[in-house]
Amino acid sequence: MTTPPTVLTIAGSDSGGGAGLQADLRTFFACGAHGMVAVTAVTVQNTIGVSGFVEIPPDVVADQIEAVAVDIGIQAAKTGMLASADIILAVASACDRVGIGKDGAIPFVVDPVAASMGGDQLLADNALDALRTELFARATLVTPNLDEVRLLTGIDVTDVPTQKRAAEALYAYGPQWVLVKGGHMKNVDDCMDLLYDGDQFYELPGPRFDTGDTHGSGDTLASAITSQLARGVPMPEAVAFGKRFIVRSVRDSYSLGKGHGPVSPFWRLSTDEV
Ligand SMILES: Nc1ncnc2c1ncn2[C@@H]1O[C@H](COP(=O)(O)OP(=O)(O)O)[C@@H](O)[C@H]1O
Ligand SMILES: Cc1ncc(COP(=O)(O)O)c(N)n1
Repeated sequence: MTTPPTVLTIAGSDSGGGAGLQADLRTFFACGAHGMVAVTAVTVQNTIGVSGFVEIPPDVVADQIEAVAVDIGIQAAKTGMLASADIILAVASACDRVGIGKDGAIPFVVDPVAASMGGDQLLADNALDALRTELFARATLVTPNLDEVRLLTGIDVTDVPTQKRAAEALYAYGPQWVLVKGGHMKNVDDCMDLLYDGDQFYELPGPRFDTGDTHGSGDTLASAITSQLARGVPMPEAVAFGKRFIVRSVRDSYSLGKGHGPVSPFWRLSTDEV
């Protein structure tokens, strides 16, 4: 059998299995990629919220990245929860050593996870600067939601013009592409994500499903995009694929526990064959 593309997530564990590295891995697999993990933190989490987490020592995070790079090889990488400035610094220098990032050969998707969908903090307050200066400058693509946009730029996105202004402000931090996700714009009927390359805006419209079961939606979108970049698909097509992928995954989300259920990439695997 042909070896599938190899993709790495640098992310935290969600004990409830809805978001974090668990969402990333199942999306990679559903997209036909071989998923690998550099764990950054272990959260104590269920569908109701995050009650705590421990951080993995920064050098162990960096060692995980290097271990898979030297043996298996990495065709694209993404970040999720990074927890602290020290972990961000360790990730940035490991990425430089193995060639991850826009100046190396390996596409790098930075999902600037700051909090869970319930509002529990997943990134230290003093880590925002490191995220902007160390990771945005290395990113092939950054994928903030509107809360992260507000934290990173101070811009309150309420409509398409402010979404465009936010994309321009984020682009100034040095990524090659910016995707400002519109899922949190609850005052509109659709979910429009906006892609920007410093020159052109690409609007990615999509339906808004009336559900609270969207746990892991950002992770799933970024992982689907990363799996395409690993195959050498150009960014606009990779993001369009990711958008189609997340629409189907939100449509098939399921309820779980007493809080927010996860989106499901399993639609892509449905077959009667054993
Ligand atoms: N209720 C929904 N219906 C359809 N798509 C959604 C819904 N909520 C979020 N999405 C899509 O899921 C992706 C992630 O959304 P968003 O909520 O903005 O980010 P995050 O999950 O990081 O908070 C985006 O493509 C967004 O448009
Ligand atoms: C370990 C981990 N990583 C990321 C998220 C964000 O996902 P969401 O916004 O759906 O809560 C999370 N809750 N936990």
